[in-house]
Amino acid sequence: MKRMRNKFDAIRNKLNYPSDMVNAIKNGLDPDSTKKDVIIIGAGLAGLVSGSLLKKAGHRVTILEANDRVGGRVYTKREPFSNGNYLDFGAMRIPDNHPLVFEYIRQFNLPYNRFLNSGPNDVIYANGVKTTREEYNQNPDVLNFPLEPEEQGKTAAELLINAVQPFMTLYEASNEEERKILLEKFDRYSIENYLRFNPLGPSLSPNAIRLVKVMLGIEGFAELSFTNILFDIVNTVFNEDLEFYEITGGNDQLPKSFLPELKGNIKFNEKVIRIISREDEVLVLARNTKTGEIDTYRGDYLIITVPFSVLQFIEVYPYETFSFDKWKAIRELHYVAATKVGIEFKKRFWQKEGLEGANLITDFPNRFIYTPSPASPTQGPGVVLASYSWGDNAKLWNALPEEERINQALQDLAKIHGPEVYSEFLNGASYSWSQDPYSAGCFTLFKPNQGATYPEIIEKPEGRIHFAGEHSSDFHGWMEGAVQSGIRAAYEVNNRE
Ligand SMILES: Cc1cc2nc3c(=O)[nH]c(=O)nc-3n(C[C@H](O)[C@H](O)[C@H](O)COP(=O)(O)OP(=O)(O)OC[C@H]3O[C@@H](n4cnc5c(N)ncnc54)[C@H](O)[C@@H]3O)c2cc1C
Ligand SMILES: O=C(O)C(=O)Cc1ccccc1
Repeated sequence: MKRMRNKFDAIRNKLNYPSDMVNAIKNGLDPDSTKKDVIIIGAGLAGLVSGSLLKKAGHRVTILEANDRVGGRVYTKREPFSNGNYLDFGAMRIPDNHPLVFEYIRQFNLPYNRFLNSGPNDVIYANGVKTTREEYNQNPDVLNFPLEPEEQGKTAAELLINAVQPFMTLYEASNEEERKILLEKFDRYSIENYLRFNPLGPSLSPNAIRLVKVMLGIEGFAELSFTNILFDIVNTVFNEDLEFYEITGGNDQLPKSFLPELKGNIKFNEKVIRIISREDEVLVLARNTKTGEIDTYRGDYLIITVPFSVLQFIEVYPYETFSFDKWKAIRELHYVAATKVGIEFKKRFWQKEGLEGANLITDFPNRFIYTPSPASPTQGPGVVLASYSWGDNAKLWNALPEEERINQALQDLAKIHGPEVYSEFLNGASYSWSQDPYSAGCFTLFKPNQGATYPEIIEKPEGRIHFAGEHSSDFHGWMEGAVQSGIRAAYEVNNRE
């Protein structure tokens, strides 16, 4: 949920988004504060950003990372692909309304190109019907969903916008206080229930809701928060007014760009297993995943950036270090599953179908398919995101071993492109984020009745311990959220006496 920060935040000892935070990236934090020993758990974007800002401000920073790489859920795989090909199995697109990520891209002088989210030739294959986005937009009934008369002739986007527009009109006309009340009032709704029993306007029939779920990919988590999904997916991923980009050569260049500054501060393969909070210090114990040895680190302050899902594996002494509400949030925060299957083909056969930079939508296990959006016209082998699924749709793939996942994804691609996918097949790889030991999921989305209270609870420091990570931000599931939270946590620690 986008918790609106008001203009007095900067006075109330917080940085407002985005201007103060872009300024912090450009000019750093106030270097005059007392120098502190700061431990940061996690070398994902949140940990790297907070570590970089605190080191620049003169603090002594130690970043403990369980994995052997930086980036966390920014994960570009180059193996087993050929010819310098790769696939972003984590973060893949950056909307042009995410100024913090772009400020770092500019600071590190990283190349970037358009990420084409959709095109007129996109194939839609749902309810046994194969059509194109252009044809579907002209005649939505082509998919044969059994809709009510008043719903016929409308696309999923039109049905959804009609249903959420009364809420958005109210929200946009409200001031800060009114928005808070509105978000509290609608916090009880899942997106499924809002659309089914819409208190503000036209409810949708169950079959129209199915159409919306299939076309927006939310079939796998429609039981989650209406407002969180509205702001984090509907108004972003499916916002046709936005343009999306990707870092040319792989998004992992963003976290890797912090290495020259921080490589001496990062301890890799150090999986934190225990936190001991004391009156004047914090002790952090980590098991080295290579040697099995337990290493102990001491700090004045600690920033935890790991997802609350896997934070449950870390012991905290004493238990009372965290408030009741913090423990409740750690235990109850939901992490959406996501699975990606990437397949490399000898030739870019999709080009002759006019499907370069295309998003294909299906209701079979592949769900969403994306062909590459190359920075420049490219021939030769290419990697297709053959399957990208969320929630229950993603967990389905956990039932298959790697080779069967690739075969299943290829079989579904053949339904669209024909049997040449088999002769053009070169190799493939998959990644299930719900099976990742260091995230146990893809990103946070609130359940109903969490959005109004959890943001403050998740973000709130506990004694000497601060919290960052996309789950503690206004942008769940986005790199922007990780960066925003990393800046906030660094600012909090820098300002402590
Ligand atoms: C499939 C997928 C698609 C996505 N698509 C997009 C997108 O298109 N655009 C976008 O902007 N964002 C996208 N995101 C979200 C984005 O990747 C995340 O919001 C962001 O990377 C989170 O950064 P973080 O620092 O909060 O957490 P993480 O990146 O998870 O970093 C946490 C770090 O902590 C480490 N860790 C965990 N447990 C321990 C432990 N016990 N001890 C030590 N270290 C530990 C982990 O290894 C990890 O490095 C996507 C994410 C996924 C998974
Ligand atoms: O763009 C994507 O693929 C993401 O994962 C971003 C996102 C964030 C929150 C909900 C769904 C998707």
